[in-house]
Amino acid sequence: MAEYNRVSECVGLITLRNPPVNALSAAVRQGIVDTVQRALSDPNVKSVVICGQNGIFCGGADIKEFRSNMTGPPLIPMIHAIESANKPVVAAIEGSALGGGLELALGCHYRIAHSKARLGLPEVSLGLLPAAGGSQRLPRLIGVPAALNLITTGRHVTAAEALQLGIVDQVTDHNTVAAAVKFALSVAGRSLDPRRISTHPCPQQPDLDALFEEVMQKVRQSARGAIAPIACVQAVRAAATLPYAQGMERERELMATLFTSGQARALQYCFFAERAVGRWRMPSGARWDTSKPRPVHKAAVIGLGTMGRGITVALAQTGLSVIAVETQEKQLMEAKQAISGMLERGAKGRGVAPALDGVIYSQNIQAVADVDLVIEAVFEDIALKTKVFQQLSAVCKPGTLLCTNTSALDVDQLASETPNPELVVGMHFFAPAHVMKLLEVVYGPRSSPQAVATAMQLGKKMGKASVAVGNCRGFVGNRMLKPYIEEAFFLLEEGATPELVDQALEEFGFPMGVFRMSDLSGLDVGWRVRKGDGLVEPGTASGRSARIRQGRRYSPLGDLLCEEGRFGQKTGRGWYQYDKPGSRVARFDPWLHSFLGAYRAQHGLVARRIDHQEVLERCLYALINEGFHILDDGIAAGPEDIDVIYVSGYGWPRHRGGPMFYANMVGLAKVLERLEHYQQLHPEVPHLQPSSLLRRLVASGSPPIHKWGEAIKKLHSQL
Ligand SMILES: CC(C)(COP(=O)(O)OP(=O)(O)OC[C@H]1O[C@@H](n2cnc3c(N)ncnc32)[C@H](O)[C@@H]1OP(=O)(O)O)[C@@H](O)C(=O)NCCC(=O)NCCSC(=O)C[C@@H](O)CCCCCCCCCCCCC(=O)O
Repeated sequence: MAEYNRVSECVGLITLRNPPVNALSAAVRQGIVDTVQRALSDPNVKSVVICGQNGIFCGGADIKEFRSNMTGPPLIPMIHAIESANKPVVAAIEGSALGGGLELALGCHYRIAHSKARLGLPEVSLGLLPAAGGSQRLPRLIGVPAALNLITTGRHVTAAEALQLGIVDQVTDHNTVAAAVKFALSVAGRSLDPRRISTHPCPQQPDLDALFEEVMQKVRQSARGAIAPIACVQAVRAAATLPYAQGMERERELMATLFTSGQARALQYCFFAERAVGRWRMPSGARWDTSKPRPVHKAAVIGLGTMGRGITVALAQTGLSVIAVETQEKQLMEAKQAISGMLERGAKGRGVAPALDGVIYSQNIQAVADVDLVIEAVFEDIALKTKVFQQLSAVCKPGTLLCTNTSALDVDQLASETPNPELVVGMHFFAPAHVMKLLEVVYGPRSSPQAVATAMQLGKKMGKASVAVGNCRGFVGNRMLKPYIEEAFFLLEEGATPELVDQALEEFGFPMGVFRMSDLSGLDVGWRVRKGDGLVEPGTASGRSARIRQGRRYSPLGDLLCEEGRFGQKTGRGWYQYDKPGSRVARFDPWLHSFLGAYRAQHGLVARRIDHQEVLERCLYALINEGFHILDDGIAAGPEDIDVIYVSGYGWPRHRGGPMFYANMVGLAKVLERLEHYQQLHPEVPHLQPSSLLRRLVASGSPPIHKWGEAIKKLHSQL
C-alpha cells in the first residue's frame, strides 16, 4: 500500500510500503491512486514527492501477480494521472527503480536519485517489455539509441549514468527524500508542460531505419530464439515513429503477445528459481535458515592451474585475503602474472582498484596454516587430491573448512581421508571460474550443515548462482550431461553429422551444440574419464558386439578421434577443423565425414535420415530423464535446482526455463511417450528407460512443476 503524509507544510509525501522491494501490487497501486488523488485535491499541498520505504523506491510490477488474474487499478492510467497532475510530482529514488518502478518515476515530473541508486527497465529478462509506458517515455526522454540499449538489454544503470543520460534531474549523496522535498518546494508553481514526457516527440535521430535494422539484427543474433528483445525493439520503433497514443497501443499489443507466451513464464520461473535455490535444504532436514555459516576472512587455493587461478580471482574480488599455493615454481610465476592480469582487467571493468595485495603466493602448503577455508584445485586425480587432503588436515588450524573443486570425484571418499569429514564439501566451479555464474556446492553424507552454509554463503559473495547438491558421480550437471553426449554419439553412428546435431541444438537456443562444445572443452577430458572407467578398448574391433561395453550400448567415436590426436580446438582438429590450433571458428571437415562413413561400414551400420526433432528428443529427453532420476535419488532438492544449474552453467536457453521446466511445458506424458518409443528402438541404452518418478508423475495426472514434490520421495524443495 501507500502511506500519505504532509511534510514541510505544503508537500504531499507518498511512501510506497510493500516489503521487500515495494513491488506495485494491486494494494500498492490502489494506495498510489488514492494518495495522489488526496494530494491533488488538498489546496494546502503545492507539490508531491513519491518515495519507497526501507531505502528502495520500487522493484516494479509485482511479478507474482502475473501468475493469476490481475485485479486492482491498472498501471497505465495511474501513471497518466500523475503525469497530467497540475502540481509537480517528484520521484525520490533510493535503492532501485526498476521496471514499473522506473515507469512510475518517468510519469513523475522530476526525478531525484541517491548516488547509490540503480535504475533500469529489466522487463526483457522476464520475457516482457516495459508496458506501462516505459517503451514510449524513455526514448522520448533520452533518445532512441540509449533507450534501445537499456530496454533490449535490461541493464541497470548507476545514478551517475542515469544523470548523464538525462533519466534523473539530480543526484544526491545525502537524504534523498529530504532533497526531493526541497526540490519539490523549489519547483512549485512552475509550468509542468515541458516536464510531461509523453507530450514530447523523440529527439531527432538521423538514419532511423538503418539504426533499427542494425539493432534488430544484433538483437536477433544474441536473443537465440528469445522473442522479448525483438518486441522491445519494435516497441521503441513505435515510440520513434508514431504519436504517443498509437505508440502506447503498439506497446499494449506487443505486451499482450509476450505476457501469455511460454517464454515469459519460463523467464519468470527462472527469476524465482534463482532465489529459491538460496533456501537450500539437505535430506537430513538441515536447512539454510537454521544453519549458521562460519565467518571466512582468509581463504586458500591449492593448485594454480586454470581452475585455481579463476577461483583465486573470484575469492580476491570479494575482498577476502587469499593464500594461493602452487608447488611448481614456474607454474607459480605464470599463475601470479595471469591472476594479476585478471584482477586488473576485472577491476578496470568495474571501475575499482585491483585487489592485487589481497593475494599472497606461496610454494609451501604450510602457508595455509591459519586460513578459515581452503579450496583444493589440483589435477582431477583422486590419489593426488587424497594426498593434498591428508596434508591439509595436518597443516590447517582446527575447524578449517576443506573444499574440493572437483567435477565428478567422490567428495565423501576425500572426506574420509580427513579426521574431520564434517568439514569437507565439494565446490564445483566452472571454467573460467571467475566468470562463470554457477557453483555446485556438494555435500556428502557427513558434511555438516555449517560447512554447507559457509560454502553457500561464500558462493553468494562471489556472485555465483550457488546450488547445494548431493554427492554422486558427476553431481547434477555432469551426471545429466553424460546421456546427452552419449545420445549425440549414437546419432552420429546412425547417420547424423556433427553439423546437423549442433544446428538442431543451437536453433533450440544453446550457444553451442554438443560437438562444438566438445571441441572447445577438449575431447581428451571425456577420453580420460572413459579410460578410468575401463570403457576404452583399441579401435580395431568391428560389429555390434564392439559397441556393447559393460552390458550397454557404447560409442567409441570419441575415443577413435582422440587416438588420431584430434582433441578439438587446442589441436586444430576435433569434430570440426580449425585454421590452426587454438582457433575458434569451426569448419566442416571432409576427413571427419569420410571417417564416419568408414566407421559405419566397419560396424555394419546403415546411415539413415535424422531430423532435428529426433536430435532434440533423444539428446534432451535423455538429459531430462536423468534429471528425474536425480530428483528421485534426492541428489537435487527440487526441479528448480536442476534448472538453475543448467541455465547458469550449461548454456540451457533461459527462455526455455531449464530442462525440468521444459519437460513440464512440453508435457510429461509426451516426454514419457517419446522415451518409451526410443527405448523400444534402443533397448541396450539404459538412459532411455523412463525414470520411475516420471512415470509416477504422469500416472498422477502430470501435476505442474511446483507440485512435483508430492511425487518425490525425498522432497526438500522450496518452490
Ligand atoms: C529489486 C531487486 C534489485 C532487489 O534485489 P535483492 O538482491 O535485494 O533482493 P532479491 O532479488 O532477493 O528479492 C527479494 C525478494 O523480493 C522478490 N521480488 C523482487 N522483485 C520483485 C517483483 N518485482 N515482484 C515480486 N517479487 C519481487 C524476490 O522474489 C525475493 O523474494 P523471494 O521470496 O523470491 O526470495 C531485485 O529483486 C530485482 O531485480 N527484482 C526484479 C526487478 C524487475 O525485474 N522488475 C520488473 C518487473 S516487471 C514490470 O515491472 C512490468 C511493467 O513494465 C509493466 C507492467 C504492466 C502490466 C500490465 C499487464 C498487462 C498484461 C497484458 C495481458 C493481456 C493479455 C490479454 O490481452 O488477454
